[in-house]
Amino acid sequence: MSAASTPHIQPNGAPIAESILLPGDPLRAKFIADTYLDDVVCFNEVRGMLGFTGTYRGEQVSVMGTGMGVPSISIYSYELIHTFGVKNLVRVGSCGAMQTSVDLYDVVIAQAASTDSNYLSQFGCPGTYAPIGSYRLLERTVAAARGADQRFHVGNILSSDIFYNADDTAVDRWARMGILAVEMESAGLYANAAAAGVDALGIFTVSDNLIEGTHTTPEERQTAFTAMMEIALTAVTK
Ligand SMILES: O=P(O)(O)O[C@H]1O[C@H](CO)[C@@H](O)[C@H]1O
Ligand SMILES: O=c1cc[nH]c(=O)[nH]1
Repeated sequence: MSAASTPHIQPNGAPIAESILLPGDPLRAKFIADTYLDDVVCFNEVRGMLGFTGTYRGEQVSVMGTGMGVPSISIYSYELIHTFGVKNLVRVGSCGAMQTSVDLYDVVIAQAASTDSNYLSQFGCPGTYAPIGSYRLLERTVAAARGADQRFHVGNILSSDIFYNADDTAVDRWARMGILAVEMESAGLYANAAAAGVDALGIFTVSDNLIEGTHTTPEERQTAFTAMMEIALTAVTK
């Protein structure tokens, strides 16, 4: 039990586990807690960014929304790591596929996260830093996906600051480099984790295919991505 708090996370003594799942949508965090965790306590309501701690198969796990975009997840992940001692951060999000071989509802595991965000410039590397996921979490996640018989892809994704892009050639140019899918947060999460020496990974369910113009509904985005959630929970527990 910790008395710690930050401007954006005020647990009032409720615990936060060393392993946390991070969906963008706080209602998806509530869904995960309600569906999968036992003995749940809510540890954050600031700005409606709900966070919960409970147990999964007897092990303590937390889940919290991050909001959308690199700036938002970067605030929450920084505070979780530096104030609350979180060590394993697994983003569970939706993504837009950029390859025809990546179907709706497939799982994408982000080995790396290319980005058009300027967030990484603060770290001052004299070149282009490549944000990568934790290999330990990647191995565990691949094993969990195989165990669940889930169709999945592992590779480079794009964390973009731009949902509605004025440049209609951007998708094709990233796709030509083999980018599997686009989302909006993982590069910031990976950079924060690397700078702090902790483990992070992004796991996604495909909600749209940007090449084929197909998509799922908002209701499905909130609740129907259960395979990804179960894979992530398996990966962060024994
Ligand atoms: O479903 P979430 O986790 O929010 O992730 C994706 O969905 C949002 C855009 O609709 C962005 O946050 C993007 O990364
Ligand atoms: O960031 C995202 C997430 C899902 N689909 C997209 O096109 N972009």
